[in-house]
Amino acid sequence: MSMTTPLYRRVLVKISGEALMGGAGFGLDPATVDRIAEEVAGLRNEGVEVALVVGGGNIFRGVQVAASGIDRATGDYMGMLATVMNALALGASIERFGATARVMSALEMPAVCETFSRPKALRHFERGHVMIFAAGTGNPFFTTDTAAALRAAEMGCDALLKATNVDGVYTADPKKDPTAVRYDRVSYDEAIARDLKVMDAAAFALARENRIPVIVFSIHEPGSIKATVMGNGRGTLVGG
Ligand SMILES: Nc1ncnc2c1ncn2[C@@H]1O[C@H](COP(=O)(O)OP(=O)(O)OP(=O)(O)O)[C@@H](O)[C@H]1O
Ligand SMILES: O=c1ccn([C@@H]2O[C@H](COP(=O)(O)O)[C@@H](O)[C@H]2O)c(=O)[nH]1
Repeated sequence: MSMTTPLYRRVLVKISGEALMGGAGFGLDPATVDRIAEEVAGLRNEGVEVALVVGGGNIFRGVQVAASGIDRATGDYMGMLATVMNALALGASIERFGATARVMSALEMPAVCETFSRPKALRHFERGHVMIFAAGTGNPFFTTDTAAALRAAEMGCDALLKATNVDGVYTADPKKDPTAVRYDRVSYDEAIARDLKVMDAAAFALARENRIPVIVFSIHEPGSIKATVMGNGRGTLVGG
């Protein structure tokens, strides 16, 4: 255990699906999955309770599937299934790094993993397992960001950490607008009013309603998850 005390005791980390493909254009890059899993397993040694929600953008996104002629809801179910694959990969890797992990899916698939149940998830937490919540909210037309805010509220998490492809929240999408300026801190109200699309408005609204601080930071910077939990991170804080 390190000498500094973690800023947060129970966190929900939203892991970008897209980031899991590393340098490839699709799917999972084992080295990237292992790097993230090792960091998450390390948080358990700091006494931090960790839950993960993982996206599916490295495999399927409903809107993209819909563009190829499949109806949107079916595309969204495909996206949710993609998140289950990512969750299984992360869970297996976390266990290789010495922590125990339990995958719970919002869609029933008992041969594959447990179905989400809040009381059971809380019990797993108490026993020290890393929780991985798969299949988003279980409903089409939602995102894993909203699932992350929902599970963070249900599990009584102190913070929602969005580990993503950018190093914070900007005045506009920095990948599209080179003049975008990065915030160190921004209020929920401003993030929603300015439609800052780093997370969807439903996710920001749930976080605001439950007073859960959201920290947006780069998953590509090694050690960034731990640094954020310890309060030394370089992300943007979205709060009240
Ligand atoms: N105002 C903004 N500030 C920062 N990033 C923004 C903003 N608006 C849009 N973005 C984009 O949001 C992206 C992060 O959200 P996105 O939902 O696409 O990814 P994710 O949730 O990390 O991944 P996945 O959907 O694969 O799980 C960034 O890569 C960035 O390009
Ligand atoms: O509650 C949910 C969560 C996700 N989806 C679908 O899955 C994909 C992948 O999730 P990302 O948040 O984009 O990483 C998403 O595009 C949706 O199609 C969902 O339907 N419901």
